[in-house]
Amino acid sequence: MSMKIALIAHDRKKEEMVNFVTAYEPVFKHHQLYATGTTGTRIMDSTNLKVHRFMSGPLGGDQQIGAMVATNEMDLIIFLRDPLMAQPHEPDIIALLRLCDVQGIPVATNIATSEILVKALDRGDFAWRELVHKYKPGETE
Ligand SMILES: O=C(CO)COP(=O)(O)O
Repeated sequence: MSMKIALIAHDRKKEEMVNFVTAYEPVFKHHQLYATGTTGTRIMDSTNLKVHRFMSGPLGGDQQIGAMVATNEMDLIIFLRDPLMAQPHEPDIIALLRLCDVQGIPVATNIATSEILVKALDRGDFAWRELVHKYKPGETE
């Protein structure tokens, strides 16, 4: 089953994100991809993947992705954060991560965890999310 995956990277992590998504393009191409604005553009410029782009992070993109997490629609979040740079929208970032914990959504905030989760995704370890979608009122997929 196709999963909904959010890809987000802070500026100094964008190259790492592009390299990561390029390396796992054969896995990602089976899923529905979402991203904050600039991250999504960078990924689409470098791969053949189609990415639904939300607003840029500082303009509310994290919150838009958070809204999908709140309704339990997002299956996996890969968020390469910059731990060494203050972000103007830090409250939005914290809110997104909090909602992942509220719903129990797998979320990676660094490349090592990202690798492990994408390998798990490829192996079929996300099958339990199908049950979430199946029994969620209003969900059509
Ligand atoms: O700031 C971000 C996430 O907090 C990322 O936003 P962009 O992908 O638009 O740069």
